Amino acid sequence: MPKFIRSLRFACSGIVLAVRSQRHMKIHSVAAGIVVIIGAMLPLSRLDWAVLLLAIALVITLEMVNTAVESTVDLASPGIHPLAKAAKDVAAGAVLVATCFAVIIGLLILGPPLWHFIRD
Ligand SMILES: Nc1ncnc2c1ncn2[C@@H]1O[C@H](COP(=O)(O)OP(=O)(O)OP(=O)(O)O)[C@@H](O)[C@H]1O
Repeated sequence: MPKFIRSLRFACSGIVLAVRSQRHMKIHSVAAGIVVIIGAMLPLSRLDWAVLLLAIALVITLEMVNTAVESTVDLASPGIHPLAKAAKDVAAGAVLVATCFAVIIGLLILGPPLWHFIRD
């Protein structure tokens, strides 16, 4: 099997593993699906879609990086250690920052057309 295809398979199994094992990944995926469905019902521009999809991608990729950090820390430091705590907390904080901004982006882009859609 070509090396590229092999790497692609490992990367895909990483995505499946993250979605299956992480509750937060499931929540982010469902939220992303809801945003896409609502967006499809509204007259959004290509730029709106690009920004929305970028925000979704940022949250999901950061959640996956957070999962990778957690696994690495658990492997390297099974016991309690302040550096292990710092690594996990900072990685989780990165997800939180991205999620907060994604919510703001979602409200800015979907809010006004959704309001018109509901009102009309
Ligand atoms: N080895 C450790 N040393 C010190 N503190 C730790 C350690 N492992 C975890 N913690 C603390 O416990 C918190 C929760 O860690 P845990 O590994 O349970 O992640 P989690 O909350 O289950 O994440 P997720 O829900 O995304 O899987 C961390 O954010 C960190 O503050």
